[in-house]
Formats: sequence, C-alpha cells, structure tokens
Amino acid sequence: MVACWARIRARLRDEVGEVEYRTWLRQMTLHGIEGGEAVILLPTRFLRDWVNSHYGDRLRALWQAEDAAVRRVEIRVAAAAEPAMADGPAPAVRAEPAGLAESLAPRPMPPEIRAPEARSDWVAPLEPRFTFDTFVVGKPNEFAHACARRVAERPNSPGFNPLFMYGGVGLGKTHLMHAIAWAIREGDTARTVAYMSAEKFMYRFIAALRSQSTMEFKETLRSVDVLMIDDLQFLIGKDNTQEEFFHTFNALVDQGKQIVVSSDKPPSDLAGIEDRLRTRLGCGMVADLHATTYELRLSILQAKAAAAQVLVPPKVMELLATKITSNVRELEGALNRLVAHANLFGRPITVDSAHEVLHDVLRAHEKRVSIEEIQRKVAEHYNLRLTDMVSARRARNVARPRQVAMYLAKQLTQRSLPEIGRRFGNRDHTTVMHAVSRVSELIIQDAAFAEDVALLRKMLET
Ligand SMILES: Nc1ncnc2c1ncn2[C@@H]1O[C@H](COP(=O)(O)OP(=O)(O)OP(=O)(O)O)[C@@H](O)[C@H]1O
Repeated sequence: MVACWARIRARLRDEVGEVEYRTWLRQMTLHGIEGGEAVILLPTRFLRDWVNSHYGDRLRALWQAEDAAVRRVEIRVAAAAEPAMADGPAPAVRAEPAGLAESLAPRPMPPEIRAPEARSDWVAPLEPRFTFDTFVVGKPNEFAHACARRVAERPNSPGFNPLFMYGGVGLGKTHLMHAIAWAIREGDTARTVAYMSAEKFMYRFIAALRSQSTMEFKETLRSVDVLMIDDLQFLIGKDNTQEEFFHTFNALVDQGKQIVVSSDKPPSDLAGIEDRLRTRLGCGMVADLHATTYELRLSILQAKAAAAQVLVPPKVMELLATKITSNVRELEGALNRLVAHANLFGRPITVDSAHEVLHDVLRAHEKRVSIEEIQRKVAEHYNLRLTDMVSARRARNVARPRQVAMYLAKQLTQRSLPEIGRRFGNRDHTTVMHAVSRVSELIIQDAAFAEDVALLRKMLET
C-alpha cells in the first residue's frame, strides 16, 4: 500500500509539475484503505475541496490502476500530527462533512457489472454518471450515439457486431460504452456484461499465465453476454494478448454474443494490430466521434450546469464554448473549477471571475506554442545558438537555458515528457523531469531568474 501510494504521488507530481504539486498536493497523506476506499487526508477544508474537484478523478484512476480493489477515493480534513505516508506532516483524523456543490461531491461507489463467475477484480466498475440520459447528442456524435443505442436495445443485431467506436481523447467513447452497459443491464438484469480497458485485459491475461489459470480466464470471458474493451489501441504491439483477444472475440461472436470496442483510431489505422484482428474488428459497425462543434459544446455546458443546479450566465458558457475546443473532458473540468470557486468564495459566476479562475486554461487555448518556437526564443534570449538546445554540451551557461526551454515546453505545450526529451536532442524523459523540477525550484529561490522565465513565457504567449 505504501509503495502504491508513493508511485501515485510520484506520477501526479510528474503530471502536474512541481509548482502545482507543491501548492496543492504535497500535504496529502494516506490514512488507509477501508472497504475499497482509499482515505486521503489534507489539513484544511479549502485544500480538501480543491483537490477533490481538480484531482479527485485522477486520484481515483491512479489508485485503480495500482489496485483494482480500490473503487473510491475519499478526501478528508484532518489536523496535522505524526508523519505518515506523505511528503508533509500526517494528520490525526477529524473528518468533516463535504461542503461543495453536489456536482463536485464524492460520488457514490459505482456498482459493478460482471460475469457471475468472474472474480470481482476482473472487470471495471461503471461510472454512474455515464448513461444515455446524461449524454448530449449533436452532429459530431449522433451516429456513434445511434449505434450505441441500437446495440444497447438489441445486442447482436445484424451488422452491429462488433460495434467499434473511435475518436480523439475526451470525446465520449467511454461514456457511451458505460451507457450501453447500464442500458443492457437495466433491460435484463440476468445479462452479464464485462467492461474493461484493453490494458486491464492484458494484465489479467498475464496474471492468468503466471498463475497457470488461463483456462479459468478463457472460460470466464467466454461466459459473458457482452464484452466491452475500452482503448483497444493499448494492444498495439502486444502480440500475445492480441492473439488471446482474437480467440475470445471469435468464440463470443460465434455464440452470438455482443462485442463493443473503443479506440482512438479506426481499425484500418491500427498499425501494430494483427491484420486478421483488424479485419474482424472492422466487419461490424464502425462509428466515429468527431471533434465537437461550438453548438455541441454549448449544449453540453448547459446540460452540465443544469445537472449541477448552478447558475452560469450565457456569456460565460459562450466564452468557454468558444475557447475550450480541445475536448469535452477539459470543458467539463473548466466548468467544475468555476463552480468550485463560486462555492468556496460564495460569489456568483461572471465573465470576469471566469477569466480570473480559468486564466491558465483560457490562455493555453489562446495560442499554441511549438517546441521549436520555445527553443528559438530561449536561445535568442540567452544569446545561444539554436543547436545548443539539442546539443550534448553541459556547460552551465548552455545547460540552464536548455532546462528553462524544457520547463517552458512542459508548461506551454501538450507534449509528453518523453516527446519533449526527444525534441531536445533525444534526451530521456527523466532529464526533462529533472529540468522541470530544477527550474521550478529556482523560480521560488531566485527572484531575478523567476522574472526571466516569466518574461520568456510572456513573449511566447503573446
Ligand atoms: N456528448 C457528451 N455529453 C455529455 N458528456 C460528455 C459528452 N462527451 C463527453 N462527455 C464527458 O466528457 C468526459 C470525457 O469523456 P470520455 O471519458 O467518455 O472520453 P473518451 O473518449 O473515452 O476519452 P479517452 O480517449 O481519454 O478515453 C466525461 O466526463 C464524459 O461524461
């Protein structure tokens, strides 16, 4: 448990960056795991609410990736006491009732849908929010939605098995899959539906191989009525797991069982997935979720604000729908932040407060900065050659600006650490991580350095 918690914290630190981690997350301590619930403590109610609304889902996902038995994460307020499993002091528990809006309060533990013989950790729990009722339909997703409905109402309809849904990040694939599972189960509670990510499928398969229980694995999967595999692209290059999935797939389809698969690419683009599997994946119904339109984003915001029973002025919704175009997850996150802020400070949501609270998100969408631009500007600023940004030179006068450029690349682009590393002369992602944390430290310690970095940032953003 201690090791899991340490990995989760390290992963979060990596994802959010040093400054954000220190500000919000460093004082988290793990109180323990109670009945499938990880209990995390924070010293103030403000921190508790902030972490809950901004990182609650992520914490839960990270816990589930570490330990499938953990279904919920509960964040409590507790006074500081003896040190425990955190970077900061650990508290003695003094739980407080949750105080935020309904939409941000911890959710009830989701029920599990699984095959009768399945061990409880074989399949993922379903998210209660992800139903057809809460899915907003618009031009970009109407076809995928109609296919999902059809499969939910009549599994194994001719031409709809398998149902293969694909689309970019955060556009609603998982939501639709869960909605299908909920609806099938509601229609007939005797039906067994197994939903899991492709990653989970692989780990279960490997575990079965290791414990020599592959027969049990095969029988369990082949006994379900509906098998749903999310994020199939994870199986790219994983030949043995693909092979196993292929056989499971055939066995189920031969028995007239429904298969639903999601991926970020269409079957034809899944290079690294064996041809015969790709062909079979594409031979049912293939439905794509397109990038959202302004109208769909606006409808989603309206639906979410109504569900959370918060008053969001139309101008604020328009602002968000215009600026946050990347995906629905980000849009939802921005709205949640606004609601949390309004609740914490007891102020109404206005266009000004939206600019204030979401300045980072809105700015990130204002201008897309490229890594090349960052390298050029930083090199110019420190009077270096552009090639110094990718060279192996380690002299401080070159290495420090390079670290600054890596830090800015992490802050101002959506690129992953390994990708940033590659673009800086094929460096390892740990080098980038080190650069980000070193620059974050220096910003705190050295006012002149902080000013320099802020200036560069401003030049790149405007
Ligand atoms: N049309 C929609 N109506 C309401 N909510 C939506 C819609 N589309 C997406 N969402 C919400 O956006 C968030 C992200 O959606 P989801 O997790 O289904 O994305 P995804 O396509 O599976 O992303 P990933 O590729 O990261 O797995 C969820 O909270 C989901 O409820």
